[in-house]
Amino acid sequence: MGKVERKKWSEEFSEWYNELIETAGIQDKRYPVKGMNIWLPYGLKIMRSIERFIHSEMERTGHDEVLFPALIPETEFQKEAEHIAGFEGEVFWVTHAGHDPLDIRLILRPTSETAMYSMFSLWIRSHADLPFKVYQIVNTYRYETKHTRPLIRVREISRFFEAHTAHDSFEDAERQIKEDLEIFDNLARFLAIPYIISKRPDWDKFPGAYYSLGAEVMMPDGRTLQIGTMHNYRQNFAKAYNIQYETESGDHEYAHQTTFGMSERLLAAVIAIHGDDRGMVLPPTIAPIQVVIVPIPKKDAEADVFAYAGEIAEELRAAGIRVHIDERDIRPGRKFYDWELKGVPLRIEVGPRDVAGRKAVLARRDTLEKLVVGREGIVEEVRKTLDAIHENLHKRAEEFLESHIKRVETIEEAKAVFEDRRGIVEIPWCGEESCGLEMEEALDAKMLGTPYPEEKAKAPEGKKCPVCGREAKFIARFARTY
Ligand SMILES: Nc1ncnc2c1ncn2[C@@H]1O[C@H](COS(=O)(=O)NC(=O)[C@@H](N)CS)[C@@H](O)[C@H]1O
Ligand SMILES: [Zn+2]
Repeated sequence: MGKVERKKWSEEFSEWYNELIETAGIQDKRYPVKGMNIWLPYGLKIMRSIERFIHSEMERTGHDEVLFPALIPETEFQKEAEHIAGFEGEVFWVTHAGHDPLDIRLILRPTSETAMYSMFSLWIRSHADLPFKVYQIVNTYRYETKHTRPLIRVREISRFFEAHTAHDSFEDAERQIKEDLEIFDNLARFLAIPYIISKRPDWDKFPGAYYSLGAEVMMPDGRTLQIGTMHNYRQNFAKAYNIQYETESGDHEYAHQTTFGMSERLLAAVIAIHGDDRGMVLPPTIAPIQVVIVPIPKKDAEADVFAYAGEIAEELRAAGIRVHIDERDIRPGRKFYDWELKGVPLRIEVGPRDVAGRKAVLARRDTLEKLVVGREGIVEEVRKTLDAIHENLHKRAEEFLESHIKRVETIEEAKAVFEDRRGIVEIPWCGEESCGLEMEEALDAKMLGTPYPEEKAKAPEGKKCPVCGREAKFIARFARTY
């Protein structure tokens, strides 16, 4: 059994995804506020594994965890012009408490720049306080008016990761952005998720940023999902919030700042990219159950498959593997269905013949292949197979992403790509905003930006901008997005 059927996953992805969020026990969407869902135990366990990895990367790179209030006074929110312009249509307001109207209206944080930066102004006094690196994983609120979708576009972003840093120079802020990219790369590998990094065009950067980088993944329907962003703010916010420090030579400078943001979209990407028609397929790194053992008793056979299953479970647990034995009194086929839906990466089936022969059957969730292994070396076999599953998930996703990136030279070719399978189009561009916007219009797609780092963004010699005919300086990426 090789290729797994991925018809529904690929042809009716949206329906497949919405169903799976409920049936696999990730979230309950019936909460009576639009765009706000309830984390169910199984889904939350998976999200917690992702968060634990982020916390460990923050620890490794010297970020301190903080926790800010969720409410921000309008006076604080109003300080950075571009940021306000970008967010005022997206914030939820709190105007009353009890029977009393509030003298200063409050907003629910859409992200925490305007909550944090007046405090940064108090905390950061000297160059010795830099680089200053804090983060938090909190809920943030955005009045999304486009179609909301669980984990992907929600109004309460309940697992919003935001790192905020301050530096004594543009160069050190750039070093921070490089570190963010490294952290992101480690996380993407942990999730077996391939991605591309693009530098956003000026008209689509984060409100108040000098530039923004976006990390995009390819979803099964050929649209991209932005699952992370890194922003260099230069001194824009420091000037608005008076974040100054005393330099070694005694004068005062505004700090340079960066931010790095991700959310529960990371889990949406894992569910979408690795899934198949039977449901989720979880990378072993974040699977709450890595191995499910299904004992298959036969009425007349006296072999005690339950005791045998228990022994194997004990040995695997002792080796640090997350194991569950499904002892429910239902047909094995029903058990297989449930655990395949929940994406358990590896199943072990043990029947009387396996007990007698001191064997076990391993069933891989990613390829549905089965292999018989000896009882003695089972821990090593399981470990090896879990690693092979992780590798295979990453490789399969990589091939999918690669096959959805197409380099073209004309608008017509680009349109044909989108007609065929959507995906990402790379096309020469002169760098003028008007030409970029015209291509977005013509392709009915968003410009993700130019490849990052810069050296990958240059157009090959002699290429022309398909809009104005001038020499193309860059390669620009376009895609239908979430
Ligand atoms: N409505 C939403 N639902 C789920 N995730 C979202 C939503 N809006 C943004 N995100 C995720 O949150 C990440 C950070 O958001 S952001 O606006 O791009 N950047 C910031 O807010 C910066 N202050 C960095 S923390 C995005 O990359 C995206 O993956
Ligand atoms: Zn042009």
